[in-house]
Amino acid sequence: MGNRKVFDFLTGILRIWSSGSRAKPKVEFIPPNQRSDFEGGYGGGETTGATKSMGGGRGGQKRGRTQRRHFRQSRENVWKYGNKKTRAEEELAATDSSARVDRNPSWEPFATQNAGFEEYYKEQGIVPKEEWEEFNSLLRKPLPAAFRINARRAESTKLRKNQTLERFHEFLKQENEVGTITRQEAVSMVPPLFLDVCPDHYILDMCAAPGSKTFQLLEIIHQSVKPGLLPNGLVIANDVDVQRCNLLIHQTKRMCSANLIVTNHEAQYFPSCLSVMDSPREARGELKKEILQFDRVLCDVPCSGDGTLRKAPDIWRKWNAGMGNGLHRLQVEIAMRGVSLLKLGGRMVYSTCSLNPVENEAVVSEILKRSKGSVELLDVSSELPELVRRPGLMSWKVRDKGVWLAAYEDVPMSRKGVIFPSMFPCDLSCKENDSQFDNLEDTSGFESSRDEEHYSFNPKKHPVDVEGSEKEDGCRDEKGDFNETKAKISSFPLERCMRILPHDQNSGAFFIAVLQKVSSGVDDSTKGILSGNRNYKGSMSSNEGDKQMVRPSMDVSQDGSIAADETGCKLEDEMTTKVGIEKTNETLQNKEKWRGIDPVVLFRDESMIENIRSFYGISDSFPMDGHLVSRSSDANHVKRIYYISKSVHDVLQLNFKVGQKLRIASLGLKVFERQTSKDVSATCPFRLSSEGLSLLLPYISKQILCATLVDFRHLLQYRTIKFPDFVDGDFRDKASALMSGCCIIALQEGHQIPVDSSAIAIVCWKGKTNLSIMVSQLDAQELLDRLEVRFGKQKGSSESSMGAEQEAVCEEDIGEEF
Ligand SMILES: C[S@@+](CC[C@H](N)C(=O)[O-])C[C@H]1O[C@@H](n2cnc3c(N)ncnc32)[C@H](O)[C@@H]1O
Repeated sequence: MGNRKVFDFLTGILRIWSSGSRAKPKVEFIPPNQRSDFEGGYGGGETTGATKSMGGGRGGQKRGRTQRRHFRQSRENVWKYGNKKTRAEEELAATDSSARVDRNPSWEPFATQNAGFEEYYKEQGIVPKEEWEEFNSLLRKPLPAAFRINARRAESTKLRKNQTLERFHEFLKQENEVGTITRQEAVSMVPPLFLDVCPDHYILDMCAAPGSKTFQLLEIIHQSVKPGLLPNGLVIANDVDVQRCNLLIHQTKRMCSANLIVTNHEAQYFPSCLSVMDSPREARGELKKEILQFDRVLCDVPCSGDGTLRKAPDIWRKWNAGMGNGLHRLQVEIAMRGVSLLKLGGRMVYSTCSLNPVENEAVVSEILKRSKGSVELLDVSSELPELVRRPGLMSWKVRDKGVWLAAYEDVPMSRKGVIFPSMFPCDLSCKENDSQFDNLEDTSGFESSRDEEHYSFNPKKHPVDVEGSEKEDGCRDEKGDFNETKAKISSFPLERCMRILPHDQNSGAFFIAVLQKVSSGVDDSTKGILSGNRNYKGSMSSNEGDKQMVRPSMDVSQDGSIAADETGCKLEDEMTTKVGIEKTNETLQNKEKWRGIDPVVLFRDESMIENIRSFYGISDSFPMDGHLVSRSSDANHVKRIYYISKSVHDVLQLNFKVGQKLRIASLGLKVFERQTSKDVSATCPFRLSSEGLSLLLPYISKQILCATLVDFRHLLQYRTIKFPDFVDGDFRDKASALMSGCCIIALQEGHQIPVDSSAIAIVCWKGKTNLSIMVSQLDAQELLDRLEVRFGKQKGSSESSMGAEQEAVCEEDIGEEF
């Protein structure tokens, strides 16, 4: 495949080739360790630049950099210290002057060989033999940079029209900062596209950090609703890692969405929220049931990440077959939990950035087996036809301690604690209950593939049990000895899975399977678990678990509703009878449960809400009641107020009813912050937050002014301007007549108020004699740069609305947009 500058096999993906001989665009290739966009394994996912809304946010940049630094530091710098020497080599070099220790901190080549990797994937038949060289050599080439354009933002149309690559790099960086474009590996954008998302959907992103796919999902649910309105759906983005959750929160802030909840759970134990109300007002004798289930579930699980070798070349050195084996069990558990949280008819995408069938087809096979027909693996070959993909494997083997295993029967007793039946293809001989994960040793650590001590493998012991296998080879053990055992062929239609290979479209590798829940009664990997019970060892098979599930424990929430404390969706769907109520002291429970997490409290201070509404002239058509939350139970000390969509509100209410099972790290969109100014003349104690501006703008009629481009630029440059110093006389008068306190200055053609949500606007402070911006210096500079990129220096034709003085003062400021 030749080099191309722009690659858009998916609508909305702009891709810039950084490798290639001709017409190299001005986009520098950033070594992977210096980027924050590594995805894969435990450190997976892309990140993008700092999170800021147009007007910037105080301290936002600082926080972002710290988080990104932390993220980077957790990864080894293989570029800087490529071919890293062992301690012994270092010592030798230090004593032997003839030995050269290259301390050059600049780029060095690094190891891109791993015999085990090559042997493994050749044996698995991951690519046809004749393609191996092409596949293998491309894995050693840097990955082209890719960006996704956010169709929701007005700037995105201009992006496509932009004919010049001049200052392109700067331009991309800035647009990335504000969320117009997102740097993300092209193949990583594919799983959300197969989710077939609508704005009304409730979506669960089970392993979401650092949030590139969450961002994409938010884009999709927001893009088809009118500006200023919110979609009916929501995204719950979950990740187990607190620090990565923070990164996720930071990344998704750029989307400025009120339809997002970020939770912090082990995905395999993601809590059920089921409330059963026995209210006389309801139909007599019937229970009103509310349950949190999802139309769409994205299960982008932790994986070995060998599909990201091109951007994370340190994997070459670390890779061994044990990595995939060690993650299989967790992947199945997470996926099964995802299935159980899926609505009937709902879609789930299971994806990894790994090539390994043990992490991919084997997991999908186990989902199908355990769900006993209630989940279907969809044939999506007609969806996204531009995407080149390979069918899933029907047959594979497991490698453990340097030995190839074709069937579970080959596994010696001593290894049955780490190698499970579910890792092998499931043919018609598979028994239902042969994948027992409970009471097994923890295998999550990566292990060496060299240790053969557990095996005295007899290849003749297990005859070929499948006819018609396409594989010509049998298995070879570590010593290269040939054994004739052939892998089974799966009885599930795993060819419907998709494997994206790097050499098909010069990308990274990805695996995707699209599943649909076609009937209820799905078995749940976490059955028997009380929600949030982290001590439970997930059982994949116990029928005992089923029986236990029929008797969920119930607790009573403060408002008297009943919370069923269970997780099985089978039970949830089938439960029609009343269950005994045990009273519990829920407040005490919750204090214990979510220690360290601020409570989520509905902000219902009516006089304060009225004060805010009247100070900013917020239209009654903007609903506030039930949409404002804080993270402080002390109403007098609320520092920040967040806006939540109705969908988020509904989930929150349900969460209250069930005893706050959801560990909510963040939710909604910050709209108001308690102002810290000592200016006592300010009558409203809450200022507007930059993040929430785009939502509120169309509804605000007071404390808002439109400035000319020149005055707007001056404000950003000088930060504080005395009223007489404004160029536009009309603006000068109106600004000095504002009430003291927070105000908004916007740029909009025609200067009409209210302005629309796409207008550029910043939060300012009106003092006695001047106007100051409430935007950090860095953010102000970035906004100035953006204005320059956006409006350029060319003379426009529609500058009339900006006022005559502007022309005289600053001719180059005339922008095409006005
Ligand atoms: C491949 S990354 C996800 C990338 C993400 N979907 C994106 O597009 O940015 C896998 C994530 O799973 C998280 N993770 C690992 N174990 C988990 C578990 N048991 N429950 C939830 N998340 C988990 C990791 O912290 C990591 O952020």
